[in-house]
Amino acid sequence: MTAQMIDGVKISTGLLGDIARDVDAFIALFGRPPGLAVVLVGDDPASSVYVRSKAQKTLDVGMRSFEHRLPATTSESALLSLISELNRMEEVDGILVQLPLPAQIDERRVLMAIDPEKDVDGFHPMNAGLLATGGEALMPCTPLGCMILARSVLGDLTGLEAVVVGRSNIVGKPMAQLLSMANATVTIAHSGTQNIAGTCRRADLLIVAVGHPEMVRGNWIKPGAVVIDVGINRLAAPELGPGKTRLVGDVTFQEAIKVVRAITPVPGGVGPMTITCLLQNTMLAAHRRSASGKQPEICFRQTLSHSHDAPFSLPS
Ligand SMILES: Nc1nc(=O)c2c([nH]1)NC[C@@H]1CN(c3ccc(C(=O)N[C@@H](CCC(=O)O)C(=O)O)cc3)C=[N+]21
Repeated sequence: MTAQMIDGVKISTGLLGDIARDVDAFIALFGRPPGLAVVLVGDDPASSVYVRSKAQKTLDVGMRSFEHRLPATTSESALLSLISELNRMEEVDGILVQLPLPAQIDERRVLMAIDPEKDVDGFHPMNAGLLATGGEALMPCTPLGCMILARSVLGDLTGLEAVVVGRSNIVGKPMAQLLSMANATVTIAHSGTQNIAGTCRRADLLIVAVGHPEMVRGNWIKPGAVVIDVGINRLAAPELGPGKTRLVGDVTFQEAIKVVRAITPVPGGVGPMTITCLLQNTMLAAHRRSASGKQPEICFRQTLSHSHDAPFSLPS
């Protein structure tokens, strides 16, 4: 069997085109573009790359980008002041505070300070609670992106055995919630799981978000399964030259590719979809804040829709 690569760059490019059209319509209606503020504390080079890439795509779809880079020594109260200023700004629809934050800053307190209506990461406990109880939440971007990728291959997920490896607040936990809303049968595996290989092998849909390079081996995967690899791990790659690095996922790709029906590559899988869903969330937040009533034809309905809804279709 030839395995299919799930092309996150291609799928997100299609969605970005849809978002750009929604942005034009929003500007025509409200006379201003949607705005996304990104706050980066400290100068971790990897974080800096993501922030730049987010800002570029924000501008590409025609939104306004507000970028705040603060020194690693920034106090919690200074960050909280910036957040309340962004909360008050009419032209800011979405606020993302890049995680992790330096040790002197209480992450939970910062996330709670973001206006839930502008919480485009979906990390505020209000949005987490709305998601858990079936309300109109802003939903975390990475799990949303994974849903779109999984459905691009599988369509309706009803009745499938889905295994999520990892139980973080930002990926594993909301991922399991989205999958169960889509009628999959969901297992969450984690560091306390007794037989993790055997648990993974039950999965028709395996989603791995643990942050351990190449942890999931080929023989952990049921033949014909669909695998979504959320991990982005940078490893030293002396074979490529001195000081060189390469990105690997949480799945041993070369082994998995021989077993799976389809798999996301790293890079070029989940990462680009995360940024696309962030912009989609910003679009959604902008419409809600403008109380336009008319929300854009959003991918989330396709992402979450149950079996009785229209089948999922991909952007061309
Ligand atoms: N509040 C918050 N929200 C986040 O969404 C958030 C965060 N903090 N902190 C850091 C992580 C990381 N993250 C990535 C998003 C896209 C790629 C991405 O597009 N990666 C490319 C490769 C990039 C490369 O080559 O290094 C890819 O996978 O193809 C990577 C990482 C969002 N994060």
